[in-house]
Amino acid sequence: MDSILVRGGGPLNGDIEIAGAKNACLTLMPATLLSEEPLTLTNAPRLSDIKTMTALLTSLGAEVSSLQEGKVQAMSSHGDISPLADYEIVRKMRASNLVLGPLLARLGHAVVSLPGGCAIGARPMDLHTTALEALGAEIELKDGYLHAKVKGGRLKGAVHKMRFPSVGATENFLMAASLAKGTSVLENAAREPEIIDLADCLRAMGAQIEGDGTSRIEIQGVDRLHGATHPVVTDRIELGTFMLAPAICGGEVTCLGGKLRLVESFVEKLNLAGIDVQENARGLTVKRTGDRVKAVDVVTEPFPGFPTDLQAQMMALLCTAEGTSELEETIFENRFMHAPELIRMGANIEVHGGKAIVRGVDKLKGAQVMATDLRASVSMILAGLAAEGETVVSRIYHLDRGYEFVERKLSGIGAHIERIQG
Ligand SMILES: CC(=O)N[C@H]1[C@@H](OP(=O)(O)OP(=O)(O)OC[C@H]2O[C@@H](n3ccc(=O)[nH]c3=O)[C@H](O)[C@@H]2O)O[C@H](CO)[C@@H](O)[C@@H]1O
Ligand SMILES: C=C(OP(=O)(O)O)C(=O)O
Repeated sequence: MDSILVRGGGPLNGDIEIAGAKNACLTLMPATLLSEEPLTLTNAPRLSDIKTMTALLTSLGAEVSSLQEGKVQAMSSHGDISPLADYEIVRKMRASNLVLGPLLARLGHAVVSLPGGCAIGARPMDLHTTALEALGAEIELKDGYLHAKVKGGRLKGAVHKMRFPSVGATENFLMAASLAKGTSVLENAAREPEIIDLADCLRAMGAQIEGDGTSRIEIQGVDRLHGATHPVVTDRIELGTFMLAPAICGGEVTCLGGKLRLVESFVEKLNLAGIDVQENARGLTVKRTGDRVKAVDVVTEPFPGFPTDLQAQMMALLCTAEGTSELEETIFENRFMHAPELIRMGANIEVHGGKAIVRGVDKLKGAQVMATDLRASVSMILAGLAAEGETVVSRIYHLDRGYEFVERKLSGIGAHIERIQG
């Protein structure tokens, strides 16, 4: 298995290109099942998760081709579509559950394997199933699969309020309701930029959606959707991750294509830590103002709050801050798996349930560490960039799910990082 070797060193300077969002692309791709006409996504990220979604859609009967070295995903679901999303593919990636809504809308029935738990928490499917049941689906769990069917074959518009603004359940509801009969309203909907991106794409396909980006989304169902070409929104998590590189190591880096509106609550915390962020025509330019960052407290929340997907990377920054920081994780019940690995590197962290106390140390030291999930793995790379000596991060297949060419991108701003084939 490959690993990543990082040599800690001086400041980082230059430009780094930010890719299209994994989490947007993973919901935009299943939207192809809603139409018989082609859907083309530009600015797609080159990631293993996109290959997994390609395999899943292909297994369902869609045609998917990657053009321009994977930056464009061209898809067509004009032929027969199968209702069965098999365990062997679905188990690899939580986001596979995003075919459930489109399959129900297209075929009136679907059999989708439960994605299963993963390192960061249990991640049940109840918010997805109750949202789709509100639209008239009947769903039962048999042999590890969700068996869903729609009485009469077509979903019916309904008003539904979620007990929590789940990103995935909002996306499944949006896609399903776009082809339902009548008007649907989703209350307490998720407000993430990836939801707006999905709504933009569905509108380009002919859907009638209003209110995306707020907690009340209204969808007027249409009889059919047509083809479209849609650019995938910038990846705010990759953006935030690379903004932390000069914050941790010093220097000045411009994250090309970065937009403040995607990372406002994160930037608020960076500013408090002593990091300067300026928006300009090329993107976001990030610079550390002092020798050492200052401690800050962080609580993860649904958008527009501080994103859980940047918590591990923020922890890496705070390990060498002046003072004590408290990080509270409210979205996932088990998302501090990076803490013991950062402790191997000399960090002073105590975890008490959903809270982590980070007492800043002067320096981290390179060590052998293991990636436990996607954002944990990149947090160790960031920590390694600032540490004395060498850090080797193993189990990096997690990293390849969410970061394209990470070694190439970080080397481009002066980092000493290489992949060791293993
Ligand atoms: C592909 C994708 O877009 N992934 C993102 C998406 O995941 P995902 O869509 O899976 O995250 P959700 O917003 O659904 O999950 C948030 C919380 O709700 C709980 N929950 C969720 C669904 C459900 O049916 N029942 C339930 O209890 C989860 O266990 C979790 O505690 O949003 C998360 C929260 O911002 C991000 O960390 C993920 O990177
Ligand atoms: C948790 C993440 O992704 P997923 O929902 O695909 O597991 C993530 O991107 O950090």
